[in-house]
Amino acid sequence: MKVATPEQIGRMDTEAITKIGIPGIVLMENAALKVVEEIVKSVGNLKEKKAVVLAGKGNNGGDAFAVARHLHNIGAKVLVFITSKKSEIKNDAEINLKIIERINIETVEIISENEVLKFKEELEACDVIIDGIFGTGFKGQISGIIDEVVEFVNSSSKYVVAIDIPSGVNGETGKVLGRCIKAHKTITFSYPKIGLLINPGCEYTGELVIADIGIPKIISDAVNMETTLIDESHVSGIIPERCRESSKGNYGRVLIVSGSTGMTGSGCLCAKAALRSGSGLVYLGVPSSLRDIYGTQLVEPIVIPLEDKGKGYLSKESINEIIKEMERMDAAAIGPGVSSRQDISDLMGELIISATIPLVLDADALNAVSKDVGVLRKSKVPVIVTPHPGEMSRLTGISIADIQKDRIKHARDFSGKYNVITVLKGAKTIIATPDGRIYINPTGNPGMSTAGTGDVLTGIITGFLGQGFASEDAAAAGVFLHGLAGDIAAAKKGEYGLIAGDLIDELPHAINKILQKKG
Ligand SMILES: NC(=O)C1=CN([C@@H]2O[C@H](COP(=O)(O)OP(=O)(O)OC[C@H]3O[C@@H](n4cnc5c(N)ncnc54)[C@H](O)[C@@H]3O)[C@@H](O)[C@H]2O)[C@H](O)CC1
Ligand SMILES: [K+]
Repeated sequence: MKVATPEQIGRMDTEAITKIGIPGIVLMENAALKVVEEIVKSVGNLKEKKAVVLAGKGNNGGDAFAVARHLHNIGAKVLVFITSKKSEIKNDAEINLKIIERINIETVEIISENEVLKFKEELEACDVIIDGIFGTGFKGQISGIIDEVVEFVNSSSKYVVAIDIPSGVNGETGKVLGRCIKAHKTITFSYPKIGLLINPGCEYTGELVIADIGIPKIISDAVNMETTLIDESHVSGIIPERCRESSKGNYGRVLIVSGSTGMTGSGCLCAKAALRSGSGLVYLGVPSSLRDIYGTQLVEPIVIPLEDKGKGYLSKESINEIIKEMERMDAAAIGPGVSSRQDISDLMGELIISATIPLVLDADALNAVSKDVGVLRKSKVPVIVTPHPGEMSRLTGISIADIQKDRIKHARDFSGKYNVITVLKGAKTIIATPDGRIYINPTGNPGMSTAGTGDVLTGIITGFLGQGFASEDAAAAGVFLHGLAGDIAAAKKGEYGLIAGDLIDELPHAINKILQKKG
């Protein structure tokens, strides 16, 4: 699903009105009708129920006036609180204000403490609160009397519905600089805004509904929306049905270069995940002196012993063996558990330069690369890097805190600078492509913050790469299904008990859920 910035939404709005001739008041009416439809779905029959509607001075407020009218028409008792002087309200919003005044819907301007107290009293007695204070026009932070109003809304136990954007969230960045409406449901128009899909903005939306309000396709198709929310239909377009006549060779051979003394589990998780993602053949290249350990833990993956001079970690001499193995592979993952010793770093650099098949670089391979990040630009093959914020910090020299403040920017900058696909892991994993496009992943849960889940993700992405998926498709499908498997596992076991192996066990069910969508 495409994701828009508030500026793009505003442009679509304006062009629908000026180029196509759809009056803004019609878009506003469509928006209001969709909001009322969603309120009824959540609150039930509104007859005799009390609705408190908050309206700002812009078109978000205009939507709110129209919502108030329709609630009134279906029998709700409606009271409208306006967070500005009526004289400041213009254009379509003013038209809708005048309409509700003519049909005797009570309106109160909240411009002093007296009205705030009245608002507080009315809150206590209402069944639902509708937030139409700010939408895509919001900047900065909420202050003054509106701040008090928002505090009362959030401390009430009432059901809160936000129109377009919870007031206080920056629709573009997702930043919440001050207080913000915490909604149970947000009905956003035309396209989700980036700020509703990433932290902290996504914490305030509650259930997010995307409502079509009639922007013509000819207008929205002309807008270059560079951000995609990965959803089931997106992934089902990536994962092909399997033809009946096939063999292991049809589904890719992948090599996973992994392991060092005491770090053999990550390679096992990675290899099993690659198999569960549908790989035909999975080869695990490991330090030769550790090969027996893997042999006891694995059945399906084929273990390839690599030169380690008996030391339990890959030696520089293993590079020729690895390059040779790559010749018969379709994709490779490098990194899980290889250790961050200096000679391993040198080895990683040489592998990246010499690789002849698409690569996934994870964990210690990333730590190795962070000593000379420029080596990424010397790769002759597509490279996907899968850093968590700590690894991203080491790769970029930017603090974790600053990375987390603008995940999309830092992922996009890194991809553009080093010509790689960046999978910046975390709540709402971000995927960036070298040409600046962004994918946001909505699946996953805090239960997945446990050892080995990163190795599982690397295996899934590598498995999809080996099956011939384009790099960004392998990353998008991999991240989505990894999180979906985690959600399925958490539903069964809870978030506390979830371990990395559960993701592997649930991955087939996640994939089946997607394939069922293909109908
Ligand atoms: N196609 C669509 O998406 C449609 C959207 N509609 C609705 O219109 C709003 C956007 O309306 P706009 O007037 O541009 O902005 P807002 O109503 O969000 O802003 C209100 C007003 O608030 C002022 N303001 C901004 N930041 C602050 C602040 N920190 N403190 C105080 N005041 C602030 C700003 O000056 C604005 O004037 C969209 O969200 C939809 O709800 C259309 O109705 C239908 C089509
Ligand atoms: K709002």
